[in-house]
Amino acid sequence: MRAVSADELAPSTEAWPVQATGLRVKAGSRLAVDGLDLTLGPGVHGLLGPNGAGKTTLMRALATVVRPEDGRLRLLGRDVRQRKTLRTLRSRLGYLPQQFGFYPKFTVRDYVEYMAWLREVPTTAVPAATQRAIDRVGLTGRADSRLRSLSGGMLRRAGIAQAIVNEPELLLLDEPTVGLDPGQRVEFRELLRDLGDGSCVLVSTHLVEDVVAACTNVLLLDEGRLVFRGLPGELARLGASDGVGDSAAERGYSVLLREHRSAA
Ligand SMILES: Nc1ncnc2c1ncn2[C@@H]1O[C@H](COP(=O)(O)OP(=O)(O)OP(=O)(O)O)[C@@H](O)[C@H]1O
Repeated sequence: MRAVSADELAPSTEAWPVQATGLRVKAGSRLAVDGLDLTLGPGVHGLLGPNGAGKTTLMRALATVVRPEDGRLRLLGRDVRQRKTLRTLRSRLGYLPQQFGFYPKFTVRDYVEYMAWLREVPTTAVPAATQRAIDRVGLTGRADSRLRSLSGGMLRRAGIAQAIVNEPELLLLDEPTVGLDPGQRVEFRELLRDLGDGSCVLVSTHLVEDVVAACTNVLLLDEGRLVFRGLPGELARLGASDGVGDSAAERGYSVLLREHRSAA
């Protein structure tokens, strides 16, 4: 029996959460995303790629933080170039940047509430939404601690909480597992699976095991281009007897990169 990916199961009558055609995005003066065609439906999509592949730049474009240089980008059915609908669109997105700024004197609760307010969560719903997001990332006991007093992993969990506080339809997480301890990483994978049930989640990571454990799809980016998309199990199959790495999936990742680079 053939495994069916989340994309194939997506409803065909509704707008895709992400639809990019010939997308080009600059990082500084460099064209870091270079002609990307990508359609994403509901599910958890793992974004892999070596350093400098363009993952963060792609995430920033999908979060509407940078405007594309060229090509077409529709998010949740809206063209990102339409300024009039950008504000509504942003209220339906969640974004954890790779490096995120915060006021160190804010408590976790202040921070998550503030982000809920920025994303236009109705005022009366903010306290409950904030508490739920904090609980979901396992920071209940630290909700009233100041951000400056948290460890790196806890801070990242606070970052994840702000990203999910508005229950976004499109959630973008740039390296969310950096700094998480092994126990937290396992819990986070569970949260990811839960979040991907109904919404579209794009997670960039260098940890191939995270993708295998928690993602419905794998995307591999290299030099600003999509060089592979498939099911996580395909990575392990490709790496069964070839490639470099400690696990079959890691070896599969190295095989894909090698093949792409030797064909270029
Ligand atoms: N502000 C900038 N000015 C110039 N070039 C930049 C800038 N930011 C990123 N780049 C370049 O754009 C390319 C893509 O960078 P990006 O950060 O998107 O990659 P990445 O896949 O997220 O990398 P990593 O895995 O290291 O986080 C790289 O070649 C990088 O050097």
